[in-house]
Amino acid sequence: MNATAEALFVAEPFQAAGDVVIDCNVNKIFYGDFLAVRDSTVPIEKKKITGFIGPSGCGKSTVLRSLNRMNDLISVFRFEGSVMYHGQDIYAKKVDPVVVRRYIGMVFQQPNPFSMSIFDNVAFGLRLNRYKGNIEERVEKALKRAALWKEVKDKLKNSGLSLSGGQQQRLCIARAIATEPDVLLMDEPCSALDPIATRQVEELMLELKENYTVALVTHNMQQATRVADTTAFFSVDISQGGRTGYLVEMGPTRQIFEAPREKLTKEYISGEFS
Ligand SMILES: Nc1ncnc2c1ncn2[C@@H]1O[C@H](COP(=O)(O)OP(=O)(O)OP(=O)(O)O)[C@@H](O)[C@H]1O
Repeated sequence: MNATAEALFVAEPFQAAGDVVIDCNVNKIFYGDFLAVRDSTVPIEKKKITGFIGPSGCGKSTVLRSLNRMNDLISVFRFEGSVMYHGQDIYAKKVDPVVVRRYIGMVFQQPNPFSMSIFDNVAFGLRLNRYKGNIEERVEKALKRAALWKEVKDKLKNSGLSLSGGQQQRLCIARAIATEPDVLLMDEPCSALDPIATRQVEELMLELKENYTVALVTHNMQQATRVADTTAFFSVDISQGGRTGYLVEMGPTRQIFEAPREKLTKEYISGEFS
């Protein structure tokens, strides 16, 4: 793609085969005057894992964090477009972002358990939401779903910080799912983990998609091929003097990796640029 063609480039819309839970249409995303992402339509399908891949700075995290208004916490952030969650625009004026995040939870790059017991970490969101049911049952269920119960059931009062990195990340996943969200956004959840812990979290993701819809940012292309049903490839457009991210193409993971439509995708997955 030459510079002019790249400047005009807008990815062909991906026609999702199944139900779309989040239909994200980015027109422009700014941080102050900086145009970080443009023209990207990213449908997130129900009970599937959608992977976001692409070189550093192409806006993967920015788009992911736009899906539950996490970026609202950044004062210079501005979103132009729409994010329809089950047909409702989460950026509509009357929508409370705290409620959005109750349905669309997030797991971050660095495991970030709170400085409190394992039990209290998982119960945190339930208490915040004034959950009236049986907290013990919900904590146990979340820890079981996060494949951590067997390892921690006898030490629930120990600090969450006493766990290994991989266990801490599974604890954070348990914390995120305890309030039973509908969608889980995962921003490079394995980047701080060793290969064994990474494998465990990947297996967990595959189990989680039976109950949840997952959107995953990953730097690791093998990880995308292992877990993502659908892959969205983003790149950086430097044609207008800035570094603006945009969606190049999106499709079933196999097609993206084995028969990409765009030359840029082919070059990226074959390691010609990073
Ligand atoms: N809080 C912020 N304020 C200003 N600019 C930001 C902010 N967060 C991100 N950016 C910029 O927006 C662009 C996209 O960043 P983002 O982190 O979304 O990319 P990414 O593809 O996830 O990158 P990486 O793979 O390196 O994590 C980058 O140029 C980055 O510097």
